[in-house]
Amino acid sequence: MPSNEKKIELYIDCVSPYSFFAFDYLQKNKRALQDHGVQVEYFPVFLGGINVGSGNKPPWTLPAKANYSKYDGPRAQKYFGFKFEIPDFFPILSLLPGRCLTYVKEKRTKDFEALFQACFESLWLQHLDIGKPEHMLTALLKVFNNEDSQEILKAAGTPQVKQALNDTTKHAFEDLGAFGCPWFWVHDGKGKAEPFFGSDRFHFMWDYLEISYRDLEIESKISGKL
Ligand SMILES: N[C@@H](CCC(=O)N[C@@H](CS)C(=O)NCC(=O)O)C(=O)O
Repeated sequence: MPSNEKKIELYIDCVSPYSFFAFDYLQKNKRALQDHGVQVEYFPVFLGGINVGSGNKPPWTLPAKANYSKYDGPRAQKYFGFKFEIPDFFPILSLLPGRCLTYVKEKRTKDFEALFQACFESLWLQHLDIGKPEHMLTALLKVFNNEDSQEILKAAGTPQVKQALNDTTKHAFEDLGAFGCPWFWVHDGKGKAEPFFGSDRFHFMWDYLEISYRDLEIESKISGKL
């Protein structure tokens, strides 16, 4: 929907390490973006559904892309200030975390971003397969007490929550042109919006939003990430 406010919508799935980088980068720049009048909203999507819906394939299934990612992955990690290995069990089926996040965004909004962070960290830094309920519970317990965590796991299995994740995923590829993650839909504040793909496109985004990207890079350095 057109917006007269500058806004970044970010469509991400925890199974995507580049989604983790994009999320982390925007979290680190929260204050700077607020100062520039830019709102940020995160949307959990199912990347597997985006691949099928857009006719794309996961990059690791194409040998040339899988080979390239051996170089690009570590470079991206270094740039964003991370150092982790790809878990042996990768890729995971990310429906369960996507559904828990969908429910939490709707019903426990204030803890939504903390749960996204916990999901990314549990999968990529602690190598927990959060597609499995016992490991998703570990991620939930970083943010919620046991009773609430159990309630969220249960809610994730309901038809309404499953449908809500499907709907957001479908919206991403049908309406916003998504073929991968991280997918951005950026409102320029003048009634127009454009898509951006990748955690390596922030400089284009700042240009589109008429923000000096140096402000953002400096902010990230201050918070110790770049
Ligand atoms: N150059 C992008 C790469 C992002 C990327 O490879 N995303 C994967 C998921 S982790 C994807 O959906 N790729 C689809 C494609 O490359 O067609 C970045 O730096 O963020």
